[in-house]
Amino acid sequence: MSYAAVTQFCGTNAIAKNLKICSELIYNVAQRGVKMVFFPEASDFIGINNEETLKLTKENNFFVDELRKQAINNNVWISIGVHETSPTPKHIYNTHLIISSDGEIVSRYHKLHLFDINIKDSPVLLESSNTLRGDKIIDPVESPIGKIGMMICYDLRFPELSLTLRKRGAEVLTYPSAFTIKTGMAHWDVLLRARAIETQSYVIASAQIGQHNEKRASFGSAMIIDPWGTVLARCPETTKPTFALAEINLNILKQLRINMPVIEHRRKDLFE
Ligand SMILES: O=C(O)CNC(=O)[C@H](CS)NC(=O)CCC(=O)C(=O)O
Repeated sequence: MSYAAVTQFCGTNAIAKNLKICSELIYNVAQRGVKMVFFPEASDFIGINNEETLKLTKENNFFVDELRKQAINNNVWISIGVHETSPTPKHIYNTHLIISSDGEIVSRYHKLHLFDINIKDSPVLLESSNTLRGDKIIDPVESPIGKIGMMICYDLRFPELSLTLRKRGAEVLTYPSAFTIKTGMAHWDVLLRARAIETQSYVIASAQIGQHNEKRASFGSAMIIDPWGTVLARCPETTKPTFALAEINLNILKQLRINMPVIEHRRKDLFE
């Protein structure tokens, strides 16, 4: 039996403080025999503005190295969202890393879909103003809990991506996130459960929660969903760092995919 932990916390622009939160969560879940722990998008920091995000991305030379040590010390795999420098000096990458229990970065994904929106009663966000989008789908990664399909946050709205990962063998879809309050209230649960049901995969969605700074707040509600669409575990409604655990049972997944082979029923003759 393999257990996974999904986490939720309120990140700020204080990298060392966010690191301490992540380290304590790693220790706590490892004590419970968890094989892999999932952290939110932008776990290294949430910047106050584009300038600060660029500056912190360039300065930060310890966050990921320290997590790699924690992975070894606690014998646990880690999925985490961080910022990385990109080929263009004014833009960063919104990155999702998977770190093995040997401390190796076994996979790296750059967010494909950028969140450029202007909706009523919600802050205007223009992610493309400081972020370079990725241009590659990353093949699912072997891990102790199954084959992981890597995505980030807003990617959740593009089912082509999760379906492609499923066709390439994904068993667990991951969405490290920092959803806005307004879109989270309306869409978060529905989209996550839909992605689990239509791909017949586990979905693990870690989440930032609470007020990060004067301008930014996140919805939270980090959760683990099974391939039937049942929410197995959900972090509580608090801005304190929390985690929730669930068993990832690939036998259940395999049986469901045999009994209800939706992938084979797709009208490939009609759709591309
Ligand atoms: O800015 C950072 O450092 C971290 N990145 C984020 O928080 C990103 C881009 S602003 N947020 C989302 O994608 C929210 C998506 C969302 O809320 C939705 O799809 O409804």
